[in-house]
Amino acid sequence: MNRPRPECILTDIEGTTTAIAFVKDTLFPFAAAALDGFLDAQGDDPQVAAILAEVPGPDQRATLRAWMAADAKVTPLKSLQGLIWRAGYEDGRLHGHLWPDVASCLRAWAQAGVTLAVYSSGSVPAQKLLFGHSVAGDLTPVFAGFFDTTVGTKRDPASYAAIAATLGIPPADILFLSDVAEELDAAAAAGLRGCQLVRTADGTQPCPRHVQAADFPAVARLYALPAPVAPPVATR
Ligand SMILES: CSCCC(=O)C(=O)COP(=O)(O)O
Ligand SMILES: [Mg+2]
Repeated sequence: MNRPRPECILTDIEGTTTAIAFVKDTLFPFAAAALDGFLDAQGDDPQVAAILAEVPGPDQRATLRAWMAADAKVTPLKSLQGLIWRAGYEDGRLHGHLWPDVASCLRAWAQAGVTLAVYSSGSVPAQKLLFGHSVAGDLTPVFAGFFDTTVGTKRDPASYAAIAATLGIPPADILFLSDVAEELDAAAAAGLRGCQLVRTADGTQPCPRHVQAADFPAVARLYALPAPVAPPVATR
């Protein structure tokens, strides 16, 4: 079934554009290993000190480590991780993973005039680093907006209403892409359309409440979006 083309596509990162394994097995351990050295060197920097002021408890490093262990989607941790990853991206130790189908579709959709935006629990600077230093080059120019948990959590409908208002686009004209059913539920409650990315390599559990797509070309087929022409297959 071909659905109307959305005016805007709002995409999640982990599990949608990017392998969960890259976030959990590369990004998170990188930040955990660098935490003490980073805080020793930069704990007095005003930006870092402002983040630490939001970390509760007598032992802030222990709180940060507990949050890391629990994969807590809390703004101070996400802000700090973004600052720690910056050095890794800038010196070439990190390259933002994107599934092979993602970059060409994003470029084709932006070229066709679809407004693209990101909504992730990762901080906005971390989002820009991942897409700016991605395995497919710098993709930041295709995006008109980046949103993180400073607008609210991803399971709260109010977050999606706030994003739609900021973009100036009616919620019904925005298609939200995510692997997580609860995030799609929240987006739907705010009036957005939604599609679950069910990436087999990530072991995503399909949710019958939502439209599903295996990859971005499948999203394109479902929503009358352009898809890049497949590279020619060699024959002889
Ligand atoms: C922006 S890259 C790091 C991703 C991250 O820290 C994270 O928590 C992923 O959350 P998402 O909302 O993209 O599933
Ligand atoms: Mg996700």
